[in-house]
Amino acid sequence: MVVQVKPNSHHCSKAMDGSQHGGKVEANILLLGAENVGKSALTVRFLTRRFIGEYGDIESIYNHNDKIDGREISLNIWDSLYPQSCETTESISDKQLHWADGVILVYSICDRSSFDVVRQQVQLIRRTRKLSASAPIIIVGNKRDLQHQRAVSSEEGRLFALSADCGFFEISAAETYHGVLLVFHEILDLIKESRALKKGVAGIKGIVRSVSAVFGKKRSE
Ligand SMILES: Nc1nc2c(ncn2[C@@H]2O[C@H](COP(=O)(O)OP(=O)(O)OP(=O)(O)O)[C@@H](O)[C@H]2O)c(=O)[nH]1
Repeated sequence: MVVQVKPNSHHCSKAMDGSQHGGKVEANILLLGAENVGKSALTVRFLTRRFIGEYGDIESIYNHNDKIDGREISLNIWDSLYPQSCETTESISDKQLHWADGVILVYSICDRSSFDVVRQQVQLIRRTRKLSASAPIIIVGNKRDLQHQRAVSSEEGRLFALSADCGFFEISAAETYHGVLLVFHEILDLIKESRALKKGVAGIKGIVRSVSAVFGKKRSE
């Protein structure tokens, strides 16, 4: 089931707190990138398996419920609009970054300036630290079907992603559903991993606290 919600509604807050309730995995995923790179195409492909060609300039948060590997998932996907009048340094709001459990940054392999936008957006995210440090970022080079117009090599995309500690995929939302599915499954897996890690760290911290409480007491007795 897919539900479309306007970004200003209550879904915009971290109502679902990105956690896991009764085995159900819930996560907020933010799609960023320059205009015309295929953010809506990726979102619609994932939600409906279809490529419809034209998407219009709509900014929306979609809620998608599904089952992956026998486990229920509930994803909120924020398909953002790149603000035309803004400087790139203001292209992501704090609200979006606080909301997100993971970010997918999209560029078009035929548009070098869209790759530059992704590079600037990664730097902005890292610098402002509004996104949780453990939240995964995946960089996606879209429009792989347009090889004859390629302006960014796969290697350049991959190397940048590696240097920025981000995941990387090259796909064609127009040609196949499979690549798009891989991107969303990967980000979900990374979100689950980072939560498990956080829980582990919290557990260890708890043990350290208990141990030091016991030894602290003994020392003062
Ligand atoms: N050839 C090709 N065209 C694509 C692909 N993905 C999207 N497009 C086309 O690129 C154009 C822009 O796609 P959108 O999904 O609207 O891009 P967007 O990033 O959401 O654009 P904004 O709404 O302006 O932010 C549309 O004409 C799509 O049909 C792709 O993989 N291959």
